[in-house]
Amino acid sequence: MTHLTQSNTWQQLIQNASVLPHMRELFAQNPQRFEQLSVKDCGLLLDYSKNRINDETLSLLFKLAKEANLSDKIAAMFNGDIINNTEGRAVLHTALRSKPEQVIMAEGKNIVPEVQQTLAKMQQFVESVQDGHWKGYTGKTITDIVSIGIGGSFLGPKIVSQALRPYWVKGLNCHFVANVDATSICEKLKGLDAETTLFVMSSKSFGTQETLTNTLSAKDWFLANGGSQTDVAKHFVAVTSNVDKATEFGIDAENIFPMWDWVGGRYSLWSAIGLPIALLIGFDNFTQLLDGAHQMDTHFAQTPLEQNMPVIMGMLSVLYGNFHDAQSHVVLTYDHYLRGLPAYFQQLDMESNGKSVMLDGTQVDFSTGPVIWGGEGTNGQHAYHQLLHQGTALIPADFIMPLQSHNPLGEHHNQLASNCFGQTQALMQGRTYDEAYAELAEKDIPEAEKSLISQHKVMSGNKPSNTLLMDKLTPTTLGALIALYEHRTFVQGAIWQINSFDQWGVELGKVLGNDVLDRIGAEKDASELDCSSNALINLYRQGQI
Ligand SMILES: O=P(O)(O)OC[C@H]1O[C@](O)(CO)[C@@H](O)[C@@H]1O
Repeated sequence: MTHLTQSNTWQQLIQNASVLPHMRELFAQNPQRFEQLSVKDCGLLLDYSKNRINDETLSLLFKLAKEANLSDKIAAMFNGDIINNTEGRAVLHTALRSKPEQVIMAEGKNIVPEVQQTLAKMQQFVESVQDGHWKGYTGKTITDIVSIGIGGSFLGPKIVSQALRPYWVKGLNCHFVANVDATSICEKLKGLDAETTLFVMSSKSFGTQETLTNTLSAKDWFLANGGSQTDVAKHFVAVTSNVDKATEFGIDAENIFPMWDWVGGRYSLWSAIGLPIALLIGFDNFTQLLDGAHQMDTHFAQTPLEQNMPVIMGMLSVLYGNFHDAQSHVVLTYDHYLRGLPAYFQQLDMESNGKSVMLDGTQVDFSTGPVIWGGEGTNGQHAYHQLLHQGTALIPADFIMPLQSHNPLGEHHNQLASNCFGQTQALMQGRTYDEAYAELAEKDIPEAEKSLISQHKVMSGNKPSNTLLMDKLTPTTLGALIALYEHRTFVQGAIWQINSFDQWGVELGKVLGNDVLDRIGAEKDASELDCSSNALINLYRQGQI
């Protein structure tokens, strides 16, 4: 057993989970539960009262956090300590949203000036594209951005741009290409005009197969549609920490926006990787996004653990994963603009905490990162919510909703909000057999049928959820919301003593994928592989089953 699962606190949490009353009862006992179990800061309100917790659970969870030295670990991240131990790197995405007067040291130097210089370069570029000073090769202004990247160099810019649609400047559109499937880029390029299209190639390493292949195809398309080699500089910019490789590839040195090793891919939307966002919403709004995240950083760094939103959410996730056997966590956004957020949080959390070895190399003997999934309300209510309510798996849920809509129209928002709150209520309270039976009491159906249907209508309830509210979806509240989930992810990793900032698990697939590519090209024989892989490669070569 690891020292974590052996600890008294861990054992007491197991005990507490087994004797805790149903949430219905906890609410009945304490009408102050909402006041006591909700917290408001950074433009967000977190209601965590609908969780399987009492005073004892909370004090044990915070004790566990203290025993894991959580506060010191938070400080170490903000200080630029090398907390990504397997790659020997600091983890300083928080520096990207710091204030110019701050001093943040990484690798022996203050990194804030280079962050500010890059922001200034972004601002100048964004404004020149938006005001029409930056022109395509025939003198026309840019109307379309094609952003090429994958993983962290794709999903953040895409989801944030989608979320901030009401803030888009007029006259610019953006298209995101990630998948190496040619269909993606071919479909996106259909209808675009090479004279007015700008490609933003985003790759921290400048070595990712999908992104390099898509960029080469984009360049071919540009050259085949009227552009010349010398015109490339007006239509291709890159964001990378590997400036040499980008220059070698043919990107004009002036058109390269730097990033750094101390920014993890899935934490990088705040860097120049966010360039497509800034182009779409304008630089001032991009600054507001950074500011919202900075507010959450300050909250995370300075608020006592007991009132600290990311700590509370992170510890609740630990509670369900380790003491209630929950294997997944659902994120439900009651806002159409936020429909992509579950996928973003999925990447953030699953690439960060999908680990089974502790920092010191010990194999874990407890569950780590859950499967994160979700979608937009109310759509999910007509699909997978059935399983949330009556399935056998316990799936804690986060409900996220702005109180004011960007599109106030008739009764829409009242209905949306009612559904959101109604779902959290139903999950919590459930429906007893007697309640179900009472609903059928007046019906003219045989007694046996009443009894059978009542059994099917029983909902155990006691299903946990958090509700996160904001006044309105703005760049600032979105920045705070995303930073909240980043830090929530950190908290879980800190308790489990895993490295949330490497991703060795994705490497082997890349290596073997390249090996298969050689074999498909027949440079290498495939017969020495396992019989399944060999057969699949041969079928692919034949082009028919
Ligand atoms: O920005 P890059 O270097 O192209 O990497 C893209 C993505 O690939 C990964 O390394 C995983 O394959 C992610 O962590 C990263 O965001």
